[in-house]
Order: sequence, then structure tokens, then C-alpha cells
Amino acid sequence: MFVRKELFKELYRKLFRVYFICLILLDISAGMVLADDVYAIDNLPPFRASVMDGYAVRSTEAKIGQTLSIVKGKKGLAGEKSQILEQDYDVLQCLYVTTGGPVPNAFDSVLPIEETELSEDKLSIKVLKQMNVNQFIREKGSDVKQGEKVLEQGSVLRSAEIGLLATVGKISEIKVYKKPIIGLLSTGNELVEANTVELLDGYIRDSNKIMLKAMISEHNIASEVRDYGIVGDNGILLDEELQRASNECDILVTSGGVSMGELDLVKPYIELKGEVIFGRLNMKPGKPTTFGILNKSIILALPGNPVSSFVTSHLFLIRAAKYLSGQFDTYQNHLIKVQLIPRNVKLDKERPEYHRAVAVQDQLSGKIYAFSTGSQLSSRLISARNANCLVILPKAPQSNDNYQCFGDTQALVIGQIVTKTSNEIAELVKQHDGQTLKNQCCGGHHGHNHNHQDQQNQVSSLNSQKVENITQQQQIQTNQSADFKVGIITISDRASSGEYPTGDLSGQAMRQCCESFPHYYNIIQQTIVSDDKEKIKGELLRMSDELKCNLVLTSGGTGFFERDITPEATLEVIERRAESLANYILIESMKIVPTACLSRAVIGTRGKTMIINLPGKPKAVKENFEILMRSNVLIHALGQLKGTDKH
Ligand SMILES: Nc1nc2c(c(=O)[nH]1)N[C@H]1C(S)=C(S)[C@@H](COP(=O)(O)OP(=O)(O)OC[C@H]3O[C@@H](n4cnc5c(N)ncnc54)[C@H](O)[C@@H]3O)O[C@H]1N2
Ligand code: MOO
Repeated sequence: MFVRKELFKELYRKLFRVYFICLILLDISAGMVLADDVYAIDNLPPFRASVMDGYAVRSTEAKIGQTLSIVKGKKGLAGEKSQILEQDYDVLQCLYVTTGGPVPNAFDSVLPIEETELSEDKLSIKVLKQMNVNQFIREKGSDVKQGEKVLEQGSVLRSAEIGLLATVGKISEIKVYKKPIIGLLSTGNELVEANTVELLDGYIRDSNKIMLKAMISEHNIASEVRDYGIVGDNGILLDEELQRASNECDILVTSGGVSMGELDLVKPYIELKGEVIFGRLNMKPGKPTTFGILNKSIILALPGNPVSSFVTSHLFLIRAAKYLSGQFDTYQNHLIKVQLIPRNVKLDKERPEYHRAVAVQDQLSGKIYAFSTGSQLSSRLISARNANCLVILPKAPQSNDNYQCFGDTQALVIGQIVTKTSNEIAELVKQHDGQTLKNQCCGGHHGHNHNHQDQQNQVSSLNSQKVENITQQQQIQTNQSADFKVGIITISDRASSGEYPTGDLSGQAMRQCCESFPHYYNIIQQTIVSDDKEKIKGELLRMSDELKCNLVLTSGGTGFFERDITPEATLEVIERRAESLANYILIESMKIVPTACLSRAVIGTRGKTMIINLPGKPKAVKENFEILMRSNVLIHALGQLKGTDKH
């Protein structure tokens, strides 16, 4: 996590300035968090009560066939005072009771009406079923005992909790964490209110304030939202409004005016009149986000770019407000693992990124795929449309301009995640994978404005589609729907004799690579052989001729060590060489390490099988495989070989 935990700790520590507890009525407590444990004032039920409409009986008397006379003039009706009914009843008597009504201590069970036969004169009943002791009776306090703890501090008051508190008599002076008063202020000479119909030259509508209002209401995080309007980039006006707002609110959120321009006055103002806790973040978008204290208020000065405001509010505003409202664990709860699609999203060279995406969960495997929303320019609010997660991408490693590719990445959940069948997801993955999203820097100042509208539209429809039932057949189809059968061979004397304490890491690497693309690859066989030419040939022949693998990956034995024999064995098995593919891997991997040229790896085909020699090192295996997956090179090669790729 690149927004460091310490940063949040600092944020939370400062929040204690504006953090307080209040007493409220139960009526208006929905969504609040309890600041204290709550104990039951009353028993529940407050008296011994019947669970059924029927007759209170003594189980020893109420034998099948027995006639019991009905007590006259008294009934255990719901709402009846229980004390009035407490008396000695005669032998073979029963008392009419209703559900929830009091049951006198003289009786030990309730016989439901349907288990009785009423006499014609309606004065007695015949017992049709034997009851056990205590059957259909709720003893006093059997649900909740007076003085028992019913809710813990930290519980969110939702409908059930509120119902429970009412039941046990806790209807006022509920101690809760007070939700903050949040103030919103937009800054910028170019801004006009969002409801402006006709824009004059040079103006834009203030979308941030209304977006933030909606977000606050969606997440129900404020006791009140105050709109401080728009203030131009003018020191005097800004001073006036910032002073007023920061004395009236718990959290003041401004947008705009926090970067480096001469009109960016907000950050210098906080530095001068308040305290800046942090004023620059290593993240994209949201670099200039500033957090500080001004008068009575915590101030979050968000960047003006709408997407930057959107992302940073999710990270800081919602979290801060929830924290103030007593929800202290809001951070970890919302992290999930996803596979970002397309996998070849280029990483930013300077900053880690919160990439907007639509996460969809596979109903069967539970795996979550996050489909990128396209160009991530921080002015492009369309990139946040339908987004239900922010995929946390690291910045690109120094050594190369690597692609984000294999394995799962963490994502922050910002909306509801939908589920889909494996086949639907497979289709979407195929549609989206292989598309390259260029590195788009913030604000458009050094970005390329690619049009990802089609991709965005495909993704947009994801959220609205309905969930379908899972069947066993789909599970079989899922496995079968992978396009290519894969065989994996680790070639190593040491691995085959079990010498590696860590196990066969290159075999694991090959497996991981294929498993990252479950819709393309289905591993049907994996073996380890020593550096023995005949054994290697034997495995290659078995996987291609008998198992009919579409792809056989080998790892190891491609160098210049005496026993390295993989290329020679491969050459004796293949019918057609694919030198360009091998050269392509070589060229690309030499950009990573020059020693990549020490590999003598061969690639070729036998029948409809492609055999690829990969290096022995797990890291190199992954790099080679990633290179092959760029622009779906390997997928096309395998498709041609299988006959599924069109000319
Ligand atoms: N020399 C540098 N320039 C910039 C840097 C930097 O590090 N050095 N950082 C860039 C980054 S990153 C961001 S993000 C922006 C943030 O700028 P500000 O917070 O100062 O915001 P403004 O300049 O006022 O506006 C940026 C952009 O957003 C539009 N905007 C502003 N407010 C609203 C609103 N309420 N609703 C809709 N759109 C709004 C505004 O018109 C601008 O286009 O700075 C970079 N520059
Ligand atoms: O918020 Mo900026 O991306 O850092 O545009």
C-alpha cells in the first residue's frame, strides 16, 4: 500500500480534535455507531409468554384423549396483565391463551388449537396430542435477561439493532459517535455553479462540489453538509470564506488551487493560517492532495481535477468521516485481490496509481477480474463511471518500462461488485485482454488522448447485468472452455532428484503464468525430467503426440553448461522452427538483462503442438512468458496452429 499506513494514523490522530460523542434518541440513530455498550433495561419477554394460540395445560394431565375444562372468565390474551392470571387452577383445567399472551405459572406447556377438539358447548377440549414440559412457552427473560449486554460499543445501528434496543427499553440517550459536519468549497476563477445552463467562454461547471455531496450522501457520512459555494482565486475572498467555513465545520473539503501555479492559493493559505500535515502524495491521481488543520476544522484540500477529487475523497474523506463516526476499521475491510484486465496496462514511471476499474466476480471460482475503465486521465470523469474498485498499481520498476501482467493485485472496493458466470467472464476477458492502455499522465499535460470509448462501453454494461444461476455443467464447460491444453516440463538434474529445498520453482513459475490466463490455458500435465536427451524427447513426444497438448513449455537446460541439452532434444522432435518467436523473446529480454543472450532456447511446432523452451530461472520464465503474451502474440500463434485463428 503506497499511501502509507502511518499517513492514515496521522490523519486519524489529528481527527481526534473534532471527534466527539453525543446522546441521541433511538428514533434518529439509524446508521450511527454506538459509543458505549448497551445493557437491557427490561427482560424479554417481560413475562412468561405463549408461543402459540391454544390452551395452557399441565403436561402431566394433558394426555391424548383427555378432556380438560376451559377456565371461565379468564384468558391469557396478548396484552393481558400477567399478574391477574396468577392463581391456583383446578385439576384438569386449561386456560385459553394467544400468541404472545401471558401463561400463568400453574401451567407448564401450551397445547396449540389444532391439537385440540372443542366440545359442542365450548366448555371443554379434548387433547389430540401430548405436549412436553415447557413446550411453546417463552420463559421470562429467555430472549434477553435484564442487565444483559445486548450491543457492544462500535456496533452500527441498523434496523435490527434499533429494533433490539427498542425491545429492551433503550429508547433515548443512546451514546453514539457524532457524524461530522462537512463543508464543501470549490475554488477557481473558471468555475460556475453546476446548474448553469449556458457556459460563457472560459468557464466550466463546478462538478466537484455536487459530486462530493452525492458521495457523502451515498455513504451517509455526515450529520450535515454545508455548501460554501465557489470562491475565485482571490486571496481576500478565499480568506473570508475559509475562515468562516473552518470555524463552522468538522471537516472542510476544498477542491482546486493546491498545485504549483500562481493562482493556487489554498495550500499556502493553510500553511500560513493553519497547519499542513501532508501536502504532496506519491500517488496518481491526487499528487497535490493536502491535509491539515485550520481553526476548528480538519481541512482536506483536494486537487481540482475531478477524477483526482473523486479518488482522493474515497481514500481520505470517506475514511476520515467514517472514523469520526466510530467506524475505526474502514481501511482493511475494503481491500480485495483482483486480476486487472487488460493485463498489459502500462505502469506509471513516476507514481503508483489507483486505476479505476469495474470488478466482476466469477460465480464459480470466486476470482475477481477488474476491467479497466480505459484512459486514466485525471480530468476524464468517465474513467470513474461504473467503477466499483480502484486497482492499486505499483509504479514501473526502474529497469524497464514493464507491463503490469501476472497475478493478482490489490484493489480498494468503492462500489458493489457484481458476479457473472465463468463463460461470461471468459468472453469479457477475451474482449478486453491484449488491449494496451497507454500510460496517461494526469491533467493531460503529458498524456496521449487515446479513445477507449468502445472498451469503456463494454465495461459500462457490466454493472447492470443480472446474476445468473450456477450449474455443475458450467464448471465442466469452464475447464473445457480454456482454448489451449498445456503441458509443462521442468528440465533439470537437480530438480528431478529433489535437490532443491524450495521445490521446483521454475515449474511453479510456468504454472503460475498459465494460471493467470485460465480462459486461454488449461494445464493437463506437468513433469520434471533430468537433463537427459532421450528422456526429454520422450516427454515432448508424449505431450504432443499422445496428450495432444497445444502448448508444451519447458524450462531449463538451454544454456552452455555441459549437461544443457534441451535445445538439441527439442530440435529432434519439432517439425517446423519458429525462429522469429525465439528472436523476439531474445530481443525483448535482452532489454531486461543482457545475459539473456546466453540462452539457446528453441521454439518450434510438431503437428498441432507448439514447443517453447524457456530459461531455467523462475524470474526469466515469467519475463519470457509475459513477452509472449504481449499483443496476444502467443495466443495468435496457438490459434493459427489449432486452426481457430482466421487468416
Ligand atoms: N507545475 C505543476 N503543475 C501541476 C502539478 C505539479 O506537480 N506541478 N500537479 C498537477 C496535478 S497532478 C494536479 S492533480 C493538478 C491539481 O491542480 P489544482 O488542485 O491546483 O487544481 P486547479 O489547477 O484549480 O484545477 C485543475 C483542473 O481541474 C479543473 N477543476 C478545478 N476545480 C474544478 C471543479 N470544482 N469542478 C470541475 N473541474 C474543476 C480545473 O479547471 C483544471 O482543469 O495540478 C497539476 N499541475
Ligand atoms: O491528481 Mo493529479 O493526477 O495527481 O492529476
